[in-house]
Amino acid sequence: MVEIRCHRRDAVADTRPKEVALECLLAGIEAARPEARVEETVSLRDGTLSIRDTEYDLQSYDDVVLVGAGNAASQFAAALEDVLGEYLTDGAVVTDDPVETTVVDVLAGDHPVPSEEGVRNAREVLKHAREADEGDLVLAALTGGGSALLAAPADPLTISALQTVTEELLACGASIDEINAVRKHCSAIKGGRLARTAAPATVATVALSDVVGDDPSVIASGPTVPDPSSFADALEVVERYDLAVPDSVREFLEEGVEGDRPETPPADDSVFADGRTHVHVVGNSRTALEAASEAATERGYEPLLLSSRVRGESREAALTHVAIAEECREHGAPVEPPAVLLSGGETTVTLGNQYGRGGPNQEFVLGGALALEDEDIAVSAVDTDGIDGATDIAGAIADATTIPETDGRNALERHDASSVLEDANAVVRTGPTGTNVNDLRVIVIESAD
Ligand SMILES: O=C(O)[C@H](O)CO
Repeated sequence: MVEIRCHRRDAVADTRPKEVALECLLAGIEAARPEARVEETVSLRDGTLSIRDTEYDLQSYDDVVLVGAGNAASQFAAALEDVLGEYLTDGAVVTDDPVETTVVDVLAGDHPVPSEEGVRNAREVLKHAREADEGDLVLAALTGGGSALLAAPADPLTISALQTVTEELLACGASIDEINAVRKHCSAIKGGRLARTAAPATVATVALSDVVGDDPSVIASGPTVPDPSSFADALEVVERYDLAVPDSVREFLEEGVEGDRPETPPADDSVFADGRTHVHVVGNSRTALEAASEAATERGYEPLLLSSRVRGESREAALTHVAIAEECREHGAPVEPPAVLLSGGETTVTLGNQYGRGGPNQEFVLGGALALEDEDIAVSAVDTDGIDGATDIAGAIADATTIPETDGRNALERHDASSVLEDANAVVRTGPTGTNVNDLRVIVIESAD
């Protein structure tokens, strides 16, 4: 069993609250790894594959093919291979964190901005889907990051147009639902189109959710599930955030709104209407939160799981978390210290024209630490995939004394959290973790005595 480790752990966790925060973060990440989730939710007995409560008689299929994409897709594929054994015929997954597999091809791609390589990889995945026929079972292993990794621009869009759109979308502060409405409508594989390509094969999606609310049509832009969004929704996002997208993209979306481009398949499309597609979300934010809660309890802290759905601007979410922690210290409510507040979800950072190095979790910790006055509270947050924003940093842990006030305020202003956190030995570096269930925040509150 792999254990997630933090680089320079002793420097990062140099006080008891910071150490407890780190233990909770690592326990949360570990529990959300595909190996752990597959072990808990997928089994094979006498040729019958069970995914949660749904059974697939593998002896009744001609071929069993595994496709997929996402930051954790190869770990997912390796874990599923172990269960499926000789029943698995073939497959290909795209990821930016490759591990060894035996049957499934692991294709290395790029994230968060799609690349030429991603286009070749997406073609390979589409080829497997196209070759599947009525007697086959296609398993689709999807995790966060799948949208960027599965880069198949809809004809006649180019990869360079997709790259510009992605950069614009990631910097504008739009929610992941909004971002993916655009991505799905510029794609030949997302928004149910992979399932359409695989029809009439049976398609079973096994997903790890990194989106608030676990909507499968948003996870990795839902390549195998119905799409409730439309060209009109996608164009509305482009207009609302005033995105500088290439003319080709704007025209393409406008043509879609006019009905001149094929819409993504909705729930009543024949691909989904005949019961041949199933979705199983086998891990999500709560998986990590529950494991982190247990880690807190084991260390003598009372856990309070605030929400798995926190969203909004990172620095503002940080102020709310700090306010609740102060209430606990001052009045013993909503939970009596020693206590740990936990939350998941996905906060965002709205960038101006100029910005430095950082990410939503680093900005959360920086904003939170600067707001803290009480030295017995530690704030921490990580992106569970180990990559916060476009950095090689998972997140950070800090208390009221960690960050020099003036440098910290300047860094916050410039959206440049990484350097100031690095200088203060506050960054959590895990490397890619092999999972992705979005953000995990842990606030540790010591008791007054
Ligand atoms: O890839 C994506 O679209 C995001 O990570 C959400 O799943």
